[in-house]
Amino acid sequence: MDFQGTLFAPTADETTEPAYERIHLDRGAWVDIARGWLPDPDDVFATLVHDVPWREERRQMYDRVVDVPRLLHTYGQGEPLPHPRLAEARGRLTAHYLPELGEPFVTAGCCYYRNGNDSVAWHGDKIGRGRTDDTMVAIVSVGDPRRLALRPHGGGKGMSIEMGHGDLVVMGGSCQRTWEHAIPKVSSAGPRISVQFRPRNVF
Ligand SMILES: O=C(O)CCC(=O)C(=O)O
Ligand SMILES: [Fe+2]
Repeated sequence: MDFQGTLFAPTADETTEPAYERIHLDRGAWVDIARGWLPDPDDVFATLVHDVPWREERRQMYDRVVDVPRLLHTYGQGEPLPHPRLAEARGRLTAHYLPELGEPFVTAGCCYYRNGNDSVAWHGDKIGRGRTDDTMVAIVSVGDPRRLALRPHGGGKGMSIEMGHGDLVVMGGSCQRTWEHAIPKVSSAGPRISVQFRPRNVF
């Protein structure tokens, strides 16, 4: 079996998992950060820019529909992902978190922030089970760094995490219902794409 083990052993960069650093927020929420987590981020970024069928997001707000300044596309459960590193990433996340999460990551939501003016306002991912249950949302970021801001729902001291090229940030525990997150506008930034992996029925 030694022979087979050697034959099918993953290459060095795939065996060495980068460190995951957990930060406990209050109210049962936490975030994990793993810097430089995604291999080949340049290639992933270039492929996503060209191959994802991006569309503008429109959101119903009260009596009017407003544009949310960023481009979107979601790959649903079972749909092929646009880059093999993303399929691999979903598998790595499921393998790493399965003991704690108890289910796989299945969907991949993609967001394209074209410049510093693209953003997403304060929200929790609370459509679906995130409203009531502990869950996880794993974000892989490629392109220019942007700040993921976090604050307790209803007010209190917040924090923020700079998400760089190839970094992973996972929001877990009660984070979607007890905290809010946002990607604030900045005076200047180049393009950035985030891919959010979520379990079934979390949006
Ligand atoms: O772009 C990001 O990193 C976060 C996006 C996000 O929070 C969302 O789409 O729900
Ligand atoms: Fe979100």
